[in-house]
Amino acid sequence: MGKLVVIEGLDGAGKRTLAGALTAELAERGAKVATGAFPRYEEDVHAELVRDALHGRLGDLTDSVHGMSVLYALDRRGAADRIRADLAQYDVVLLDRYIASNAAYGAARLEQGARGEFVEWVRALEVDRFGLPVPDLQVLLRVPTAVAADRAARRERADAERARDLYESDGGLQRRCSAVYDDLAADGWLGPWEVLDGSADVKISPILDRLYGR
Ligand SMILES: Nc1ncnc2c1ncn2[C@@H]1O[C@H](COP(=O)(O)OP(=O)(O)OP(=O)(O)O)[C@@H](O)[C@H]1O
Ligand SMILES: Cc1cn([C@H]2C[C@H](O)[C@@H](COP(=O)(O)O)O2)c(=O)[nH]c1=O
Repeated sequence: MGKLVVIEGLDGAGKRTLAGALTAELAERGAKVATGAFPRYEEDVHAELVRDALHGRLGDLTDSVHGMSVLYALDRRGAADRIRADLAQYDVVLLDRYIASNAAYGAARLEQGARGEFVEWVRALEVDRFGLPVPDLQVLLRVPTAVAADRAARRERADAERARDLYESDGGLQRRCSAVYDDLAADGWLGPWEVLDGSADVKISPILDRLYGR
C-alpha cells in the first residue's frame, strides 16, 4: 500500500514547484509516484464551477463559504476511487492541496480557528461522509504571506492565464489562512504534518526521512 502525501500552503507558496522536485527525487530513488492536484479544473465539473466562482462568474455563490467548500469536496469525492486505486499501485501518491485546504481557507473566511466548528464540519463531510482517504503525511510549505503574495503577483505578470482569483487577491484572508494552517499542523489535524520553510531553497530531506523512516 502506497503512502498518501499532500502538500499544503498559501497561494503562491511554491507547492507545485515542491511537488515537482519531490517527484523527481522519489523517482531517482526508484519509487513509483502518482501525482495530482486539487481543484481538478480540467477534469471535474465541480472544480470548473469553483474556477468560475473564484473569477466572479457565478454571482453571489462565493458568498457562501459552505457552498464553495461543498464544491471543492465533491471534486475530491469524484477522485476518491482513483486515489485508492493509485495507493494500491504506487509507492507514493503526491497531491498538491487536499482536504486541509478546504479546512484552512473556509475557517479563515469565517474568521474561525483550527479548533472551530468549520474545521470539524469539513472533516465530518470529507472523511466520515465522503470516505476520502486520510493522508499519511501533510506537508505545510510555510512562507510569509508577503512572499507568497509577491510570487503569485510575479506569476500573474508572467502568465496571462494565471490572473489572481478572489482568494489570491485577499491579503487578509491569506494572513488568517496562514495562522489556521500553522495550528492545523501543530495539532496534527487528520494525522502527521511536516512543516517546511518555503521562503528560500526548500529542503526536502525531512519528507524523505518520514517516508523512508530515518
Ligand atoms: N523556493 C522558491 N523560491 C523562489 N521562488 C519560488 C520558489 N518556489 C516557487 N517559486 C516561484 O513562485 C511562483 C509560485 O510557485 P508555484 O506555482 O509552485 O506555487 P503554488 O503554491 O503551487 O501556487 P498556487 O497555489 O497559487 O497554484 C512560481 O513563479 C515559482 O517559480
Ligand atoms: C483544493 C481547495 C482549494 N481551496 C482554495 C485555495 C485557493 O485559494 C483556491 C484555488 O486553488 P489553487 O491552488 O489556487 O488552484 O481555492 C479551498 O478553499 N478549498 C479546497 O479544497
